[in-house]
Amino acid sequence: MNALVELSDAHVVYRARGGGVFTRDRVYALTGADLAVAPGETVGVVGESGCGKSTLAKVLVGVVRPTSGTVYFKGRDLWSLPAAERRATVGASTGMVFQDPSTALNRRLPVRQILRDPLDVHDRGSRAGRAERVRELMALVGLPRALGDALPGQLSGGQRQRVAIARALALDPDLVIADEPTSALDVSVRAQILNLLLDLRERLGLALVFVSHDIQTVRRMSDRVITMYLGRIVEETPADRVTDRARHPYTRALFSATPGLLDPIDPIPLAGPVPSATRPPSGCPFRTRCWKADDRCASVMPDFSAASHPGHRYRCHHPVEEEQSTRDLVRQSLPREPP
Ligand SMILES: Nc1ncnc2c1ncn2[C@@H]1O[C@H](COP(=O)(O)OP(=O)(O)OP(=O)(O)O)[C@@H](O)[C@H]1O
Repeated sequence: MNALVELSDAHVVYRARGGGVFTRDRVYALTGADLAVAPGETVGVVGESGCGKSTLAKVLVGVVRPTSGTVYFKGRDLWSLPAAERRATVGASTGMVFQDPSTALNRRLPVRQILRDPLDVHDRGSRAGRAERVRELMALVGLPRALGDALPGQLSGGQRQRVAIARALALDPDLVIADEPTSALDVSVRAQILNLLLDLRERLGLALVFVSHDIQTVRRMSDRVITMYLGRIVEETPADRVTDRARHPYTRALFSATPGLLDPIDPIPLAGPVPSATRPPSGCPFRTRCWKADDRCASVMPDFSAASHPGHRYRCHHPVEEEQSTRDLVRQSLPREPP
């Protein structure tokens, strides 16, 4: 099936924040990303803070322009289109749901107007048609009609996120990016919002890119899981294999650290924090924290290797054996006592 959106060797380099206009420090937020998202599929993105998950998501929907590389949206080279055409193409086909609905929604507008806005901007339908679409959207996300006149500040966190989701769906997109959609919500409403997203995905046939720190949720929501480390996609795994069949040591370490495994274990220990994205390590960026790293890892970034299972690929010189248990890896990776 043709990809809805496809990145080819996409890089994003930002000027470091807080360094002033003359700073020469650069942040390597995304490096050499190749990724295709097919219609109707859910791609989960995991990785520690600052690994480039949001940047990847923003590049996919044309919010951030890659410093180099190509974004094909429905087969068209997005950044070679005239600006108005690019905005119309992406704007009408994608929606974004962010972490914090209280900052993502205009506090001065009633719900009805927030939902009408995208229809007005893209000149969709008649006046009556737009009013009808707003009613439809509210019903779709389970918001009572009476809340149409409410301001965001009068709603609960869960209701606000429902408004944000309805707004993302206003133009009937093919692709929705959900960037940490539940992390600002009370635990009690998280499951409701996740179930709503799953339900909408089924009913509307949406492709979903789901970014989250909560990697067990990513696993549950996704068809495929992308692991990012310091701006690189280091593994792509079918979601049902990610906990115990992932081949990249970093993916295994991430998933070992989450509660909810049937047979709880101590997590695989990683040495120190993620290095700065301003000066990523040479070779494989994960090598400074990896218990398997050797000289080759310090000099050569591994290419993608295909695992035996279709749809599974990883970048590692010393991949974990397919059958190796995470429990065994925990033992291997523990710091050794000095002799
Ligand atoms: N506009 C920007 N200007 C400069 N640096 C930026 C900008 N946006 C992001 N960065 C930096 O780029 C790197 C990747 O950021 P990004 O937000 O994509 O990571 P992330 O994995 O989504 O992190 P988090 O989980 O904390 O949201 C980080 O080092 C971040 O500080």
